[in-house]
Amino acid sequence: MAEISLDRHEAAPGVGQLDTILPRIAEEVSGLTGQGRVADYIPALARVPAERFALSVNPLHSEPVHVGDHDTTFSIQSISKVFTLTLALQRFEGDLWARIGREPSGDPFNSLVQLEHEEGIPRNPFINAGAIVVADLLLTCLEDPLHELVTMVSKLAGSKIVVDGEVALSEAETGYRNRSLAHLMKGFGNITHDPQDVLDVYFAQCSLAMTSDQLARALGYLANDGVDPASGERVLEVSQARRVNALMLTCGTYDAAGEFAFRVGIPCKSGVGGGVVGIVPHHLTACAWSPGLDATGNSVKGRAALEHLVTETGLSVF
Ligand SMILES: NC(=O)CC[C@H](N)C(=O)O
Repeated sequence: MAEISLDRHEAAPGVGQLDTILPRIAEEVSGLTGQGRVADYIPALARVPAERFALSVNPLHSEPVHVGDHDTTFSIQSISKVFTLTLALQRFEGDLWARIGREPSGDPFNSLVQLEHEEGIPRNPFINAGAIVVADLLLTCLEDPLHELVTMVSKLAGSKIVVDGEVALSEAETGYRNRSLAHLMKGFGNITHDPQDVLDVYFAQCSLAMTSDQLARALGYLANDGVDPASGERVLEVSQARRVNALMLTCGTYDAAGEFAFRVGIPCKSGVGGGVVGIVPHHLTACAWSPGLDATGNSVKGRAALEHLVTETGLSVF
């Protein structure tokens, strides 16, 4: 295994107590059952029991720790936007940032309003419009983006990851707003392929099924200056990893990004399947999952769990 650049930071004191901290967090968030609403725009998401909860933590200096339903797969949904952005940063040779902004939107993840005023340039890669442009870029630089994505994510997760076919079909059947976004951007010239081909990639990426353990492990490179801690292989350049983290902090949880930064204070990315990943650079990655969502589409228990985690371990980027 290649050397990992950890020498700048010692393990934080709280990390040694994760075995006792995680069950305590599970107990604390259990009081929030019933507060969120499970996404119901497709049947496969609607039928997931609201009380499910998992928290997986992958410290860079010690063994992974988890609590709850850590080996249950769930739909990663918008968390996939981190992986497709990573793939585009690796493989797209043009100027990605000429086509996608880097500012928080302050609007819901599937909003169309800013696009009309801003000439089809999405605010950032973590709202739907931005991820749809990323999918378009991937079609430009890769023969089979979905295959490359699944291969990359499986390697990072350390096990075979698959697209949930039922979810992908339902995403396509119900994705009217996403189709509107793609066609509006096509009208502005910011989608270069057939919108249907672009949406096929987008709907499939949203439908990847993963466990919290797999997600926490797969995102280790973002805590480790771009190097996958498990394989020692470089996934992103140091500066690219830093930028993905910056975008997660400012844009990863849509119009709740300010509230997340205020309460949790680490780069996070959420999805409407109820997953939330968090990165503490040079220390750990975490993935919380619980399907009950707040009005902004973020997991209620997921946010609370990450808030407890940073409070109890004393880890933060601030
Ligand atoms: N926030 C999300 O997870 C959004 C993903 C969802 N499939 C959509 O496109 O609307």
